[in-house]
Amino acid sequence: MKKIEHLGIAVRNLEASNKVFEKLLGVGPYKDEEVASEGVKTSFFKAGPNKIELLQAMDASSPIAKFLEKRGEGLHHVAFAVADLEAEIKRLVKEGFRVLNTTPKKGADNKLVVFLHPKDTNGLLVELCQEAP
Ligand SMILES: CC[C@H](C(=O)O)C(=O)SCCNC(=O)CCNC(=O)[C@H](O)C(C)(C)COP(=O)(O)OP(=O)(O)OC[C@H]1O[C@@H](n2cnc3c(N)ncnc32)[C@H](O)[C@@H]1OP(=O)(O)O
Ligand SMILES: [Co+2]
Repeated sequence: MKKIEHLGIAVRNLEASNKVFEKLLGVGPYKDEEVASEGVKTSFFKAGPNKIELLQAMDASSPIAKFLEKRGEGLHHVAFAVADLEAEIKRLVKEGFRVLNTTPKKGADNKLVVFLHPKDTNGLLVELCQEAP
């Protein structure tokens, strides 16, 4: 793992939360992006060298919708940057982690991503990201 790539926060209303985080961080989002395959609308903020990703559900089938229904707004996942996603998948499967999608999928902010089951990481949903070619 190279570093924490971003913190993902589930929000009900992206527009309203963009305003909250702009006030908090003193800077607006550098990117707004829909990832239809994940059923999410996202916005990204820079906080120094770190990133915050706000996520709103696009529809009721979105994982964010299910999360909000069950847990309300809040920290949804922590994403780590990796140099070689395929190698990390192999390594983590060997270590006994459930990789939810063993084929990397398109993420936001020009990344390929996989997720681990939160039950294998003490209740934290972990996302692994590699810069997309
Ligand atoms: C890709 C675009 C963007 C990016 O950065 O590039 C994103 O980050 S997209 C983020 C949205 N996409 C995902 O989250 C994909 C991975 N998530 C999943 O596959 C599911 O959400 C999963 C498997 C984590 C949970 O789905 P499930 O249908 O099993 O929902 P349940 O409510 O039944 O959950 C089962 C169990 O897990 C607990 N849970 C669910 N979500 C989380 C979470 N975010 N953090 C921690 N724990 C979570 C849930 O509470 C259930 O546990 P229980 O003890 O039974 O309550
Ligand atoms: Co993310």
